[in-house]
Amino acid sequence: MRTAYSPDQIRTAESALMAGLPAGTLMQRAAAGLAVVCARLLTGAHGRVYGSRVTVLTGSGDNGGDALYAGARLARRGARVVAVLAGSRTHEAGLAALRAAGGRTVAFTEEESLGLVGDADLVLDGLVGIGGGGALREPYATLAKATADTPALVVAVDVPSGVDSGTGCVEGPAVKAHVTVTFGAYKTALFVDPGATRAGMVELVDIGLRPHLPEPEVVAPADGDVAALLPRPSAESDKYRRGVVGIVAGSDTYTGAAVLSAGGAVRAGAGMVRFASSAEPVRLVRARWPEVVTTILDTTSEVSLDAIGRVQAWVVGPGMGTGPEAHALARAVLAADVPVLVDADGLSVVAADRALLRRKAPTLITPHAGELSRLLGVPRERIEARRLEHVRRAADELGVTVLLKGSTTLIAETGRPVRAITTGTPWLATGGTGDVLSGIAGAFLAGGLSGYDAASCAAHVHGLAARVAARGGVPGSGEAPIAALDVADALPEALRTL
Ligand SMILES: NC(=O)C1=CN([C@@H]2O[C@H](COP(=O)(O)OP(=O)(O)OC[C@H]3O[C@@H](n4cnc5c(N)ncnc54)[C@H](OP(=O)(O)O)[C@@H]3O)[C@@H](O)[C@H]2O)[C@@H](O)CC1
Ligand SMILES: Nc1ncnc2c1ncn2[C@@H]1O[C@H](COP(=O)(O)OP(=O)(O)O)[C@@H](O)[C@H]1O
Ligand SMILES: [K+]
Repeated sequence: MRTAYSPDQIRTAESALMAGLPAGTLMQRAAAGLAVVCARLLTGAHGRVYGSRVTVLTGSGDNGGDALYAGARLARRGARVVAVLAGSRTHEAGLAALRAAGGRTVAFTEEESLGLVGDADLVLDGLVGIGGGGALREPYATLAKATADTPALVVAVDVPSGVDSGTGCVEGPAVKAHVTVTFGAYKTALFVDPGATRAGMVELVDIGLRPHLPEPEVVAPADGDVAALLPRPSAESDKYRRGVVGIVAGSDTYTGAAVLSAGGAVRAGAGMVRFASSAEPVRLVRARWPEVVTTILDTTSEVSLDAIGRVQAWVVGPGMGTGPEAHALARAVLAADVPVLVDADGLSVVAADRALLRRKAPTLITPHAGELSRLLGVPRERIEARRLEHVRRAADELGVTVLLKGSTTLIAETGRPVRAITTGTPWLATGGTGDVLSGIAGAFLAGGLSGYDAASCAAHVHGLAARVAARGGVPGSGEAPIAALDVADALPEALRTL
């Protein structure tokens, strides 16, 4: 598991570590690691460090100090380094080191500074790190904006400036980095959007902080962590022991969601999938997934799930509509004493009647920001801007496990670190992929995983499958548009890689 920490946690760990070390040791470790990454990037892009043009954006704090020391190391290898001094003051020892190594410094003026950003081979963003707060002030904001337009490689020092390191929030202009070199431990923002997207690839430089770190705020499972959790069949398995998932989805208006959710469950390895809905979705599910056992529900009379047969977990919601019939169905499913996943229209139903979520067995909800907005009564834009805060709040307030979909997916459960899943691809942003996810997570719930683990594993393999599908199954190839059903069909290939 990669683990991430708040600025306060990092500072406490840093103090404990520094107590036993000569002053300046940590900054030297950080700068050395940063310079190694920059040298590697320059060599990769231009064949050498010597003669390359490096612009160091320097703020007033230690983040600027790291950048200046790294600039000095690159200057000693022959790079032409210019530091733009943007702060009210500058890290003095770092400045002296850069000058002694032959680097140049200029005070910020808009024309010259933007020219230096535009003409560089590599821009080093040392404006603010974990000491930053709120929207960037000028002239930092102007410099941060310029990083979006330069052809140079942009390397952020510790965190991209303009991104709140503790939350991932971005309140104004922020640096858009290709690579972020972070020190000692990952910062929360590096796993949580919109900040995570600003960071690009993240490289961690070990400065010895690990023994002093507390419980993390956010964790990002790696392939191995997910592989260790996934339910796998053994010689003793039969279809019932592997877990039967029941899906209540689709309606005569929305049939596709049913096929997609059932497909996610089938391909993710449910022992058996039972599906119940009105006649048309049942017909289509049977046509696409003949292995699914189906029941046509008569919603004109009292809803009973008894006819469907026993299941170890339910999925309810995709495409089911939001009228009185959907409400009755959701009520019946949520009355069951097995884990239930609520998605899509099911979330609209429970948003109108949150008491439905008060139950003994585990509940997992899988909203996107719009659906969570309805559940919490908070505007969608606010949820998108403050994803970590709201996924936690939803878990606490609703007493359920929450999977918040988006470019990075967050999973929250009260008392546990938030899990961040970053395996996806922007090609996943297409209609119906969320329905596939509900089926995958339902299969894992039925396979015996907790809501927290089922959600994490499902989002992780969903992202991997999307990548497999986008590459047409050819490792290393470029990515192309995908349809939701492609994601379901790519699940076995994705699972084979774990
Ligand atoms: N912890 C560790 O283990 C290690 C930490 N290390 C490094 O130290 C970094 C933290 O350094 P730090 O504490 O000096 O703060 P930092 O991020 O440079 O920024 C502070 C200054 O920024 C400014 N500022 C703030 N907000 C602003 C805004 N919105 N808009 C504009 N300006 C704003 C504000 O300046 P002022 O307003 O005072 O002019 C403030 O003084 C850390 O990220 C890492 O790189 C490594 O060397 C090794 C080990
Ligand atoms: N930009 C993105 N990058 C990666 N994954 C994304 C992005 N946008 C959306 N996704 C993922 O795509 C899926 C979309 O789900 P959802 O919004 O429920 O769609 P639908 O309701 O059409 O099925 C989610 O798993 C979400 O995390
Ligand atoms: K920075």
